[in-house]
Parts: sequence; structure tokens; C-alpha cells
Amino acid sequence: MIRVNEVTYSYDKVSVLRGISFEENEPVITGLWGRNGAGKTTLMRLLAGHVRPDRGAIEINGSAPYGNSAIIQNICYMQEDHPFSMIWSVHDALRFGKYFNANWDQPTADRLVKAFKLDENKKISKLSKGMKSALQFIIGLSSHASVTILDEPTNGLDAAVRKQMYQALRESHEETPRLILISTHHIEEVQPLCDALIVMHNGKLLLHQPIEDLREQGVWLAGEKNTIMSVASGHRVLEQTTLGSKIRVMLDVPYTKQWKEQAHTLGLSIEKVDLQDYLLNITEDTEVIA
Ligand SMILES: Nc1ncnc2c1ncn2[C@@H]1O[C@H](COP(=O)(O)OP(=O)(O)OP(=O)(O)O)[C@@H](O)[C@H]1O
Repeated sequence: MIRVNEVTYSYDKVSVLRGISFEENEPVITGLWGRNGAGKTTLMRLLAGHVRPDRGAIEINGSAPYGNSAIIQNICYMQEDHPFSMIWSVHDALRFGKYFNANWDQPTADRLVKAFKLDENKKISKLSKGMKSALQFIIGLSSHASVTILDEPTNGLDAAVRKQMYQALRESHEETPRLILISTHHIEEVQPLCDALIVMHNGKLLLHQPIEDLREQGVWLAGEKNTIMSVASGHRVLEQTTLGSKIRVMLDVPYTKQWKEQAHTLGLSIEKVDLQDYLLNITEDTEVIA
């Protein structure tokens, strides 16, 4: 479905994507996470065929998307601040969605418009930020495109609406499996939906892994400094705090039975690191060395 090979991209000679390669061949939900400016939106614009890579190749369903209208019909890219015509109503935007997406699912669109309490006659220029995000999400989900790309779909939505959105996304994907790439800063909320996660950092792809593996990665150890130093030796230390003879360290190791047993035997406390905390630490530019 998606094949990205050694892609680079620059804006005005400033390189913002460097040697990006990954493949996604299953109809899964993949999260895309990175700090501000990491290059997520640029990558999504390239995948959607809005711009062409400077070097390297992108294939969506076997062909390059840039300037390829046949392929673009199978891609639905809902940008963070989608450029709808401001004179359109919600109804016009949904008609536009139907027109551009061959697999458009009108019953889903109707159901979600009701669920998100959108007034179809309201002008887009009069929608709140959250309502506009909801409209973008409805079009993205109802498109049933074989590759659906949602850039920060929860932008401006309150917690209750975000929960409704995650539920709708899960149900729709279960009914019609397709590749959905979803960029987010709300990783703790979105990760239960995802099968895999791509992490970008400073224009590079840092990792692309099954979410199950990432959920298990990262361990907090606390206890006597000397004991911890010897246990941590040879492992990457992501964060550390020292308090007298005690120390607390975040190690880049999986939270396994062996680690739990070892910690117990040595009288150390052990905890799993939150996924968000882990991702923030692996994208720190300065690394803590034990
Ligand atoms: N139109 C543009 N012209 C010049 N530079 C740009 C342009 N768009 C993005 N950039 C730069 O490219 C880099 C990557 O930006 P991009 O928007 O892809 O990151 P992002 O991961 O989506 O960030 P965010 O999470 O803040 O939305 C940043 O350094 C940004 O300043």
C-alpha cells in the first residue's frame, strides 16, 4: 500500500526530511508521532501527492502519487486546517467529499453528522475550531479511501468528542479494514487504536514498530546508586535523578519478567514507563549517560 524509499525533501534549500524509508502493506491503523517540526505534515503531503520528493521514491498502491489522478482517488488526506472554501456549508463539504471519493460511505457520513451535532446548513466560516475538525474527520472516515491520512484529527476537540471520534474510528476500521495513518500529539489516547507507530525526529524516521512492542519498552528503576549503576551498565539511560545515595533511572529496555525478577532480587523498585514519556525521552537531543 505505502512504500517510501530514501525520501528527502527541502523547503527553500532547507532539508526537512532526510532518508525516510518505510513500508506499510497491511490495512492497519498506524500512528505518526513526533515533536513540533519533526516533519510529519511534510511526509503526509508527500504521501498524498501534493508535492514531489527531491530524491527517493514514494509508491501508493504501486504507483507514485504526485500528479497521478488515478492513485489520488484512492487517497484521502485531511489536513490539520483543511482549506475548504469558506463560502461552503457543511452540506457542500460533504458533497465535495462524496464527489472526490469513489468509495464514499453516505450512511456513515449521515450518522457522524448527527453524532457530532453538526448543522449541515451552517457555513464553514461560522464553525468553531472543534466543529471544523469534526467535519474533517467525518469526511476522512466516510471516504473509505484505501489510504486515509488524518493530520491531527483531534485538534480543538474536547475530551468527550475525542472519545466519540476514537470509537467511530475503531468501528469503521473493523467494518472496513483499510490503511489509516493518523498523526497525533495525544499519543496516550490514540495508541489503543493503533497497530503500529512511526516516530519522526528532526526530519528522520526514528522508528516504525508494532505498537505492542513499544508499549512494553522503557523501564523506571529506583534504589541504591551503586546497584543501579551496575545493572544499568551497557544499557541506554534515557533519564536520571539522583537523591543522595539513591537514584532513579529510565532505561531503554523492555519491561520483561526477567527485569522484574532482577529488580526484586536486588531490592530495586521497577515500573513501566508511559509511552509518551518514553517517546519524549528518545527524542531528546541531549542524552543522559550513566
Ligand atoms: N511551507 C514551508 N516553508 C518552509 N519551511 C516549512 C514549511 N512547512 C514546514 N516547514 C518546516 O519544515 C519542518 C517540518 O515541518 P512539518 O510541518 O512537516 O512538521 P510537523 O512534524 O508536522 O510539525 P507540527 O507537529 O508542529 O505540526 C519545520 O522545520 C518547518 O518549519
